[in-house]
Amino acid sequence: MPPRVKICGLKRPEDALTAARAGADYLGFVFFERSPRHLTMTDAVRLRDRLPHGPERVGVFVDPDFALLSAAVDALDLDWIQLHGDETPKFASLVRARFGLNVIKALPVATVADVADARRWYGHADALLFDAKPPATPDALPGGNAVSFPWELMKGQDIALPWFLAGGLTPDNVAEAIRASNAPALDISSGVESAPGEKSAEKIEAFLKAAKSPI
Ligand SMILES: O=C(O)c1ccccc1NCC(=O)[C@H](O)[C@H](O)COP(=O)(O)O
Repeated sequence: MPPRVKICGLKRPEDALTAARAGADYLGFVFFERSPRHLTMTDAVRLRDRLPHGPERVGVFVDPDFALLSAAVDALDLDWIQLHGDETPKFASLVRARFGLNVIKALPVATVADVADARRWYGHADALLFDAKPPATPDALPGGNAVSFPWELMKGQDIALPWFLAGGLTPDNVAEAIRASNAPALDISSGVESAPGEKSAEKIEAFLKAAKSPI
């Protein structure tokens, strides 16, 4: 079965449509002011009725409060909440209970010990997203940095939740990433952009083609 694919950091309806037509399973929307992919609530409300039906909608947040989550859930009719900060398992459980939505917890990975951290989230999250640790620079974002971790760290891991491989994926390296990691799902943002925050239709199509039919 081909991996499921999340195209993250969408801001324009035409990019969401391209992703859906090309076979994306999830569309990701970032609510983090410092990101070039940040969606204001006004833009989110405008986007809602212009989004394709089919792919599930994921809101991406960094240590959010419930007011932000509530506004974004309503604005985009979200299916999933992705927690991409320093949230605790208890907070993830509270989010699930409050909104009745699925939660993806992003985990920063550099070593195999970071992958083992997955266990802490069993019973609290519905899926995990293994992403590279952000670079140690003041302007680095918690995600969306176009940085990979060694994909082989995931091979043979017994992860008891659905999981995404993320970080530095591109149309050119995704076939190798799937081979090396056996990932059941993939997440990409920078690798389908022409500039930070600007999605490229050609790259979205190329990524989905390569991800859904690796050689
Ligand atoms: O993409 C962002 O700008 C972002 C900002 C703050 C927190 C999370 C963010 N992205 C989350 C994602 O799921 C990205 O798709 C993931 O980190 C992979 O990004 P990339 O390496 O650019 O493909």
